[in-house]
Amino acid sequence: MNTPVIFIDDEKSVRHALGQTLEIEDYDVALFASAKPALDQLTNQFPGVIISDINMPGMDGLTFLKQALTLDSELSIIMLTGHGDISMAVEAMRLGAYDFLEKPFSTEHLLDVVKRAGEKRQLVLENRELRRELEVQSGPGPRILGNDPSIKQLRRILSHQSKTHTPLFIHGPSGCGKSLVARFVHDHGLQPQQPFVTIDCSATGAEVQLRELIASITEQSCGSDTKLSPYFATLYLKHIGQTPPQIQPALEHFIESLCKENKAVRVIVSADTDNHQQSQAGLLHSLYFKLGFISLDLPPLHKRRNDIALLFHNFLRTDCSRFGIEPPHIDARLEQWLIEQGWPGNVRELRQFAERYALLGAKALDTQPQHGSDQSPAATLAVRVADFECKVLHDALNRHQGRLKEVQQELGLARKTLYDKLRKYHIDKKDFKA
Ligand SMILES: Nc1ncnc2c1ncn2[C@@H]1O[C@H](COP(=O)(O)OP(=O)(O)OP(=O)(O)O)[C@@H](O)[C@H]1O
Repeated sequence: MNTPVIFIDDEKSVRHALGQTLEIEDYDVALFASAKPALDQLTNQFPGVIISDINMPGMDGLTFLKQALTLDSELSIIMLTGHGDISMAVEAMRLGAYDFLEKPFSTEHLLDVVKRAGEKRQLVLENRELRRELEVQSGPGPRILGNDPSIKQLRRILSHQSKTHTPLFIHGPSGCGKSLVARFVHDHGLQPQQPFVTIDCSATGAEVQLRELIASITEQSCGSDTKLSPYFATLYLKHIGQTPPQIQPALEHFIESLCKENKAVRVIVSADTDNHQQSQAGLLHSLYFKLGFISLDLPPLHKRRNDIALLFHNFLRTDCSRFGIEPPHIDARLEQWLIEQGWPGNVRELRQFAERYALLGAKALDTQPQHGSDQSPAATLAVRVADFECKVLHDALNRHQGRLKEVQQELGLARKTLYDKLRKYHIDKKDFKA
């Protein structure tokens, strides 16, 4: 995403000249002739830079500065002062402006100040995000490990969602961490001490279990009216797409009532599908579209290969301390071998392998089924090429710590092509900043 810049100046010619200069440098510029409408657009999430003239009719620059900083005291605001207007500049800095520019100023100087102000603002927002994530991650209960952008994004969403009752729909193949996410949400939720109930809708006897659950918390009151009295804080229904068809209508009605009437309960469902397939199945369709579940995606492990070594090291350490043994040395060749495996059983399979490795050392390699380095048995050429392209982009972004100009040069891509590809693979350059 290009850095947004809000530029306020009542002089049309200045506005347009500076607007163009900033646009050429890839900023997303919004021009304002007065301060009030610019203030109306600002929020404490604004990710860019604000440049404002001081002397303007209506709301003057200093008043704008004060009001904007009450929204967020860490906004990056640059003030433009008249020649020799030192007292104004000093006052602006005292109030909390990021910097000031004395007219007339050179284009280089302007661009330099805007660049630094943008970087500072990004740092402020990243730190806030990290603090929020850390608060959630450092609490009791399981941790969701991984540095892949998809996992970072998941943790970011959960850090916002954990203290709500919004129903969640988790997608991802078997063993990729759906149950872990459900448990994590409960443990960091509003009532972690209350029960967490899981029902596997694909298991034998799921129909009986579901009917019993519905009956146990449904109280008949006057006439045909019913009331739900749940004894749990979280209901996790896994493999929801495989619910026996005969109970699907009752279950759908039950979930709808739980979500709508009972704000103290969180419903989490999961399915081994990617969310593009949902619309084909009736129950999934209703949950996703009618009931407004928030959708969370967990990619298979072969799509986040950079996390394999990290997960393996963590599992191995935990297992070794559980068994009371020293963790064995892991060399680069073993790490490479781990990264090249297909892991069709995803994180669960890797975890089981780590446990065997803790006990058997290198002999564990002989027990590992050979899936080859294929992404999945059914991966088409297009999928493999896309996976490879995505990995090349990740590697380059990692090397250049998210600096797009350098990535563009290394890969010989036009700017727009690079942006298109980042969008296509949902890659955010912010995830690679050092
Ligand atoms: N990101 C992660 N960090 C740490 N552990 C993980 C992570 N993802 C998965 N695991 C571990 O991998 C194992 C399998 O995960 P989990 O049971 O949550 O998968 P699932 O998607 O619910 O599988 P299924 O659909 O087969 O029930 C668990 O032991 C879980 O703790």
